[in-house]
Order: sequence, then structure tokens, then C-alpha cells
Amino acid sequence: MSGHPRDAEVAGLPGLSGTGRCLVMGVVNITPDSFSDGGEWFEPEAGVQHGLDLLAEGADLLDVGGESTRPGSARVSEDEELRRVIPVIGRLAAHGAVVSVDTTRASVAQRAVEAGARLVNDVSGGLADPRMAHVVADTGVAYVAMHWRGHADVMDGLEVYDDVVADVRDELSARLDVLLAAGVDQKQVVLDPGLGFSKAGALNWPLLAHLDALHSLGRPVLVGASRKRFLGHLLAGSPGLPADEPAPPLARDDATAAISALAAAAGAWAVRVHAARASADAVRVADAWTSAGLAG
Ligand SMILES: Nc1nc2ncc(COP(=O)(O)O)nc2c(=O)[nH]1
Repeated sequence: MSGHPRDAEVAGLPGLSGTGRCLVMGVVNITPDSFSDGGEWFEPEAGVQHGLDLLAEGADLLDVGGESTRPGSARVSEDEELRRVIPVIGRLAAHGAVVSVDTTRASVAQRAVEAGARLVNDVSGGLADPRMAHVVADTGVAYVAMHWRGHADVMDGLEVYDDVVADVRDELSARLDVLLAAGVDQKQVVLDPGLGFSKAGALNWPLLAHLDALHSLGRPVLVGASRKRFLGHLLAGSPGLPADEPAPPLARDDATAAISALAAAAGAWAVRVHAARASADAVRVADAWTSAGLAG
């Protein structure tokens, strides 16, 4: 897909841009309450080991987060967020891993970069902390700007769109303009549709079906569908599962892998997933299939 935004340079990640293939970002949530894996790796040692396990399963990079973004979750203090993520980021970076910090706080992003993070993954796209753009500009690290309309306590009430694809594209385009005006280099930015963030079930599928709308902004796109609620609704009533409630998070990994394959075929730069091996295999299938098609 030469010339495709997926192959555009991503600052600070020389080995992970222009590869021509979709990357796998493994999720390391150091939280007691994340919606699908809260508490499993709340201790630093366990978090580090989980990150190493994800790399062994095929993850290309790791996303370390210390604050749950689950709808309705309470915020954690800056000190607590730092306590959770900085030791794990430092240890994983020391192991040679490419590490991202999942935070909306500029102060946490700064400290994470100092500890070895090479990407800041900001679900708010810079809206939650006006200092974030300056930290990203000053450090020069890669930056994921996700589409977002508000924190977990309000996000579900902000899901009114005229045209969800056009609205998300336009709102991300506006964020990109603000970031560039603050001195962030275009090469630092990766975009993300923010699946499940102020987007009820059915609103997520058009965003996946039209990743080209985000690619029209000229930057690589990260897709984070893993284990999310809209997949639970899709899978309700699957064999062995009740029809009147969403499939539980841990029953959504096969569907997540299917999305990883389709997102890779649609040119996604990376997929953010909890189960790395399934999606690592899925994107390899998509890349083989797509390459054969290109070969004619
Ligand atoms: N860039 C990006 N970051 C994210 N961080 C957390 C979650 C919520 O999922 P989790 O609680 O399982 O980490 N989703 C995203 C996402 O879709 N994109």
C-alpha cells in the first residue's frame, strides 16, 4: 500500500512505520477496574510480566495505562496514575520494548517519556489537558489522537451525530489543526476513531467500514475494538450465550481478531488488542491475502 497513510512515517518509531503491515499494540492495563481485565495486572511485577507475555505472543508494541476509561469509571489522581504506570513503563522499556503510555494527562505523558515511553496514546486527543500538545511538541514522540467527546462520567450522553463518519473525521481534523498549531509535527500523529467512546453499538460499525474517511486526513490510523461493548451486543445469543444480554468481554476475542484482519485489510496502521496472538495471526492472514491480490 505504498503511498497509503499506513505507510507514512511515525516520528520516533523508525522500526514501526512504513513496514507495509498492520502492527499489533498489546494492552497492559494497570488498573483495578478496566472493563475487561481490571485488576489482573494491578501489581507492577504482574504488569511487566504481562507485557513481556504479549510481546512473546506477537505484539509489536505495548500500551500501558493506569486509569480505566470504562464508561462511568471514576478518575484516579495524578499521583496514583504515575504510581501505577511509571515503574511498568520503565521496566518494559529497559527490556527493549516499544512502549506507549495511555493517558490524558500531560504531566503523566512527560514522566512516561522520561521513563522510556516512545508514544503517547491520548484518548482525549488533547482535549482533556491543554498542556498535552506542548509536551508532545517538546518531546517529539509519536502521539495517538483519538476521537473523544468527554470523560467516562459523561461520554455516554454525548453520542449524537448527524453523520458519525463525517462528524468523527471533521472533529479529528480540527484536533489535528490544533496540534499542528501548537508545534506538533504531522509525522508524530496517529489518528483513532475512538470506538465505544461516545458511540453506542451501531455507531461503531460505520466507522470501521469507512476507515478511508480517516485515512483522507493523511495520517496512520489505530483501531481499538478489542473486547468492546458493541462486540458484546453483536455476539448476544451466540451458541451457549444468553440472547438478552451482551456476550461477556472474555468471549469477544475471536470477534476482535476478525476485526483486526478486516482493519489490516482496510489499511489500519495498528490494532490495539488484549489477546495479542489471535490478532497477530489475523493481521498476517490479511496481509498475505492483500499482497496476493496486489500481485494479481
Ligand atoms: N487509542 C486508543 N486507546 C484506548 N484506550 C483505552 C480503551 C478502552 O479499552 P480498555 O479499557 O480495554 O483499555 N480504548 C482505546 C482505543 O480504542 N483507542
